[in-house]
Amino acid sequence: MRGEQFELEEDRDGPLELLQSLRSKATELLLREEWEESIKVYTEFIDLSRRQVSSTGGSDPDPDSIAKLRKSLCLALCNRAEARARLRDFLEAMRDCDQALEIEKTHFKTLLCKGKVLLGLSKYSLALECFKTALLDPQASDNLETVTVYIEKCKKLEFQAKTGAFDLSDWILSEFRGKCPELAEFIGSIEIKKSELSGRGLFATKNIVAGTLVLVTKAVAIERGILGNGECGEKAQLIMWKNFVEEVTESVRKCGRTRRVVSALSTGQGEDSLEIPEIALFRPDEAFETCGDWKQSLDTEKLLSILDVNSLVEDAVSGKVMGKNKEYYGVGLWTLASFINHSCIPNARRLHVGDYVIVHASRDIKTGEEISFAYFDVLSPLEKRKEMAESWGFCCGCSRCKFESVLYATNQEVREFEMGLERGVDAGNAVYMVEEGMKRWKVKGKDKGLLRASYWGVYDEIYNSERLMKRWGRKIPTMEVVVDSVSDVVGSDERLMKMAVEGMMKKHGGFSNIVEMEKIMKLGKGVYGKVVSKKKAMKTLLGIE
Ligand SMILES: C[S@@+](CC[C@H](N)C(=O)[O-])C[C@H]1O[C@@H](n2cnc3c(N)ncnc32)[C@H](O)[C@@H]1O
Repeated sequence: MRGEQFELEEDRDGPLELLQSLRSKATELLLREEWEESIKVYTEFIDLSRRQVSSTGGSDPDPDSIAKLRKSLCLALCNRAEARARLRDFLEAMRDCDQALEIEKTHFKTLLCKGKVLLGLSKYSLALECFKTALLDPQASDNLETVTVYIEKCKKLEFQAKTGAFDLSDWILSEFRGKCPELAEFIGSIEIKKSELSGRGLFATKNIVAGTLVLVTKAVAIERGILGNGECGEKAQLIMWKNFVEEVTESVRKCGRTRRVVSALSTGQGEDSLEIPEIALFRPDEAFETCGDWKQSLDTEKLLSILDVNSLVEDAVSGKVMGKNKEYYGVGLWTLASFINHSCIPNARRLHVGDYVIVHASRDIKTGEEISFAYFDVLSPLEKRKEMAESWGFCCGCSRCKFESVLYATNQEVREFEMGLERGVDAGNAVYMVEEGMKRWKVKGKDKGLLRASYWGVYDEIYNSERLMKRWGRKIPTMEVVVDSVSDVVGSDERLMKMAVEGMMKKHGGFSNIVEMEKIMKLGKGVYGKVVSKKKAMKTLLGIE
């Protein structure tokens, strides 16, 4: 940086001295990483330089001093871009880079900065072009390694964004050591449409096999911290929420595209009359140009309602956090994932990796089917689920809730059975009663899985107790039958997977039974998705290696 300093020492008139001092001050602030302050001083420098260029160019054009002024203007714009990029003000950073490149088409430092900004905006192909152009500059020879690393990174992310082929196996096998892998944003075979559940939802435009990625999105903002217990924990949570709101507010203020996509989210009111945005709005490559300058503001009250309805907690029942200290609590906003409705028969799950959320199919999904994940624990009885949905501010309209509501309303025996459960009936007896009851209540086929999921607690207890199994084992279906039927309706779930693993261990004393092993791997794929392509990595996650 020092080597590139302003070289107008011979000219001793006022503005040039001022320029010199502003530039030194701005450089110092930049080196001290005081981004906001350095932006302010660079702005003064840039404004004064421009005035100086036009006045010098007017009366007494001295090509040499104009060239020097333009050169330092280009560098100042580039440095301001760098500071703005550090503050994630990518839009303004891009403007600075473009203006600097108007002065010097192949300015190496600016091309490097612009490439990084484009990467920050998830525009991988454009970033790649930028780094390739930077290679043509003579300065590239001194920085060949840096540029090459960026080029490789762009190629990898561009490929991921196009194909959805992500692989976290090596990171898992290294026990999540080092920085978490850089991921590209990806949108699979999905569209946003009107949902029968409420408002808009995400829908499959093709058949999606269990484990396949549906989307990968970077958080608009995310806040993490260790909560602690009791009052202290509550206080910490409030502070985190305040910080999170501030972060989202900043992102929304700085970027028109973010403002546009966040504004499209539900406030929880009048969902059925909300616009149905094109999926293209969420593709970084397409959306930036059309709404980068979106001027419409987003008032605080609306933003708070949006955050209330759409923020996700990392450690949720249908989510899994990878490579992060388990003590950490994290809350974030991922815009496209916010269009996913809840269902008590969900077909998707999410995985949190760094600031990204990866949503994948937890069972096979058919073309046209709505993609849903569980906002709360769906391995619970209807009444409990109703309470949880209520605390989320809605009444669940999924087909399982409808089916169970009718059964509950029309069947005295079911109500009595639930009362028995509340009084703490023996788990073996309870499972036997449900299984026998289903014959009388004419609950058949897939619907059996729904009730088994509702009363999962007692099934879990019996299959985990040798004493209960000795007494009831022959009168009830095998654990494998129950796991199959439950995962068939609610998709893969960690508890189902764990039960299958333990069951196999007990039955065979190991994991050598190929058919059962295949089933377990399939459940694993539903829980973790296809991002774990190496068998060894999947086995590590399943705890069988
Ligand atoms: C994160 S948003 C989901 C997308 C939303 N439907 C939209 O149009 O933007 C969450 C809101 O969707 C609605 N919702 C989600 N799942 C639902 C369900 N199973 N039944 C009824 N409403 C649901 C609720 O109003 C909830 O507050």
